[in-house]
Amino acid sequence: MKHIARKRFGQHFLSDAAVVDAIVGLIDPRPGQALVEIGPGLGAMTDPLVARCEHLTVVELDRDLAARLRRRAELQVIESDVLRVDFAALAMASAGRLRIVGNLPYNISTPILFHLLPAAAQVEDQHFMLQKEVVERMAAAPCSKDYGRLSVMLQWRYDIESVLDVPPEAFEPPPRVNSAVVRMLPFPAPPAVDAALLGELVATAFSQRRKLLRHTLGKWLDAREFSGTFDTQRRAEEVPVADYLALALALTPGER
Ligand SMILES: C[S@@+](CC[C@H](N)C(=O)[O-])C[C@H]1O[C@@H](n2cnc3c(N)ncnc32)[C@H](O)[C@@H]1O
Repeated sequence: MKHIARKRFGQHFLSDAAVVDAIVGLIDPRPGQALVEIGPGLGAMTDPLVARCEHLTVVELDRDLAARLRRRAELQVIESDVLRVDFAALAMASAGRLRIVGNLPYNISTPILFHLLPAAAQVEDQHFMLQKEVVERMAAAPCSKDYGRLSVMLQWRYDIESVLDVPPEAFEPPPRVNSAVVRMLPFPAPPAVDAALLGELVATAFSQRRKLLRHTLGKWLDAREFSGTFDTQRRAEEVPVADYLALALALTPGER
């Protein structure tokens, strides 16, 4: 039966075989690897992935699509909202670190990226199709207009690279935006920063990105009498990721 794309689930199905081939080539799945696909949909990527890696776990929220996928023995289907899936537990149950892939629903792509953050140590790599503008923000360097909270929080844990641009015509129905595939490689030993503290610091700093940090971050800097090497005469967008991490570490009890 023909499936009508559901807007509320961000359904844009890949319909360009050359793009699918290119993405699967970039992922380069191998037999025995613990591969997880988020949002397999009608299986555009699922089929070539499973042909190469023999077994695949898929996470799909749409009940009808999940039912179709369950007919296939090589797939372990988790019918769920991906934001409720415990990826650390999934990794524990798998042979090795997870390789996570997906043409993500764009309406919840940032929540998905943040949901995966705590499991980064159990992940080998992530390849996601996202709105191109989101990929640009993820990979942005300081002093650029795209540099912000998303850049800092993700560049803390991952090496991030945009690996393929994809036009709207590659999907059915076509999205209104350009897309890109991003590769995310978790760092083996990122600084052991308190994620909640870093998140709060960075969100506060960027809430008024043109203001000097001595104004926006005053609450922390005064309260902890912070007198380290952190230059507060800068704006949020001028501060490299490493400096935010050093500040968060300095403000973590027991780390000073
Ligand atoms: C952009 S489509 C991609 C479909 C397919 N992978 C493709 O490339 O043709 C996004 C997929 O994610 C599924 N999805 C949407 N929200 C989800 C959620 N919260 N958890 C899991 N899957 C979700 C949709 O039903 C859809 O199958």
